[in-house]
Amino acid sequence: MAAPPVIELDDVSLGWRGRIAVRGVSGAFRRGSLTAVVGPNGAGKSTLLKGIVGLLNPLKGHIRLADDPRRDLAFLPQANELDRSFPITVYDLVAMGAWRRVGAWRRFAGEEHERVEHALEAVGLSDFRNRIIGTLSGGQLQRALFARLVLHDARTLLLDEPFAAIDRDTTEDLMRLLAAWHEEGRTVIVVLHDQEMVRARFPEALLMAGQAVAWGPTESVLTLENLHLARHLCAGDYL
Ligand SMILES: Nc1ncnc2c1ncn2[C@@H]1O[C@H](COP(=O)(O)OP(=O)(O)OP(=O)(O)O)[C@@H](O)[C@H]1O
Repeated sequence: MAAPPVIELDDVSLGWRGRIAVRGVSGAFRRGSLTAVVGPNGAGKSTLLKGIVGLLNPLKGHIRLADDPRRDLAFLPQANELDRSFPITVYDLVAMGAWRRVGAWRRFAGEEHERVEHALEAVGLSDFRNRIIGTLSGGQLQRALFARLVLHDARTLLLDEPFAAIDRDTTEDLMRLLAAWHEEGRTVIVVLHDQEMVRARFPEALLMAGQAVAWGPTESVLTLENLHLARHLCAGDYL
């Protein structure tokens, strides 16, 4: 029997300043699924994720979430949307992932401290715990942000181009972490441009081009025909 839906989209349209960027998407992400969201530049992939996490209200249609979005949904936006000038340490950035459990002002228990140390170790940043985040390289910052996701411990994770402009080793390490979340039964949705990685590591895919072109098992989504259609619909560069 198919797993129950975690996120259901019913004829969802989303846009910016009255202009539609994503039109009429219907379908569901099922509990425990690992899905890559792919498509040309400007296809509406980021817009769709922002709609799901509640940063953008649908212009039309409904988005239904099975879980409490404040506790069970974690979102990692594109790196360029992050303010790195805030003077906090790697440790504090990672610890912030726990605030839904701990509360903003309550005491940070020893157990949470251990969780932070464990997460830093998992991403290879134990020696960087006291560094100010503005001094990190792109790959190190992405590792720290993944550690923060570990602390968040959400049932569903949405990540927008987490491997953009980072080196191969970091990508491989973080991909392993992502695969582990999937193995733990979490629902994972990732915007990606690397088609090879999608085919090799993601069982499901959603191909966007201002609308959902195809959604389902990756090999049935990333067909030449669908990819041509997506390119045609966006009339831009593909992947
Ligand atoms: N904050 C914004 N304000 C106005 N328009 C926006 C905003 N963000 C995105 N758009 C527009 O919405 C459309 C979809 O953009 P979106 O960023 O969702 O695409 P994408 O598939 O994630 O693209 P990319 O692969 O280039 O990151 C584009 O036409 C874009 O210009």
